[in-house]
Amino acid sequence: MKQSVKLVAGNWKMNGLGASLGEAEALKQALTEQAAGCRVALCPPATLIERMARVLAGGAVELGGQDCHAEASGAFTGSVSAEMLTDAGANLVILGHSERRTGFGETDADVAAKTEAALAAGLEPIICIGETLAEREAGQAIEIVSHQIAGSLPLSLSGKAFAVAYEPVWAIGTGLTPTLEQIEEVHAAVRAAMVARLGEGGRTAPILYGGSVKPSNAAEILAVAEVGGALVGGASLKAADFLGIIRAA
Ligand SMILES: O=C(COP(=O)(O)O)[C@@H](O)CO
Repeated sequence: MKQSVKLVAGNWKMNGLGASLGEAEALKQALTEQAAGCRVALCPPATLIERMARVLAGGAVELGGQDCHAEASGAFTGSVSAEMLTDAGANLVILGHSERRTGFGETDADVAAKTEAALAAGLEPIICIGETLAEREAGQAIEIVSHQIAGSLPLSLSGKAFAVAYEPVWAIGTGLTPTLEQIEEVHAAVRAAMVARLGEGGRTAPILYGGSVKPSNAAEILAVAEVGGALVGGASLKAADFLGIIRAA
């Protein structure tokens, strides 16, 4: 199966004040001295995107948002539109992260609508899916992620640049990871669901793995069939740790 170049994206979540720009600068410098061999992106809080774009200008590190509103503008206090992310300097956006699905009640339909908005603004969406521990223990992991793919991926994604991130909710920030066999099984099912949903358009977009990825486990995870990159949380906050994962890719 044709695979696109791997994408390693760091999700800073609600971490990283201005002082963290130094980490972005260190990452840019390291990837200037030695090319990554994969795509590398940082997704800081929205308030940092514009400043980080200045720091990263001319380098290989791409920039993403962590969410966007489905509407282009309007009375949506506290929200940021996809076009605002583009305007600030982002070319990617994470959508449907489990912390937004559980913490903000986002549904698959919401994620699909946000994806449409992201595409309209010229952003490359990274659409997150993943089962809870209870769902895995009930033997429902494949069913859950397949259902999330069917509901969260609008048909307009076909032919567009995008990625899916499989992030088991129970592996996020816990230090726990699925076995390599479990990752392979779910990624194969996610690919099948993407093709069922988008036809040929679902065949080549990378499927990232996310959840407790660190330098010590990145190489084996990234070598699993159909793992097209990684979405990294805690280990992306320090350039040295993130570089360890990038080198594994
Ligand atoms: O949530 C994620 C994983 O976080 P970790 O701290 O790497 O477990 C993923 O979205 C990257 O933020």
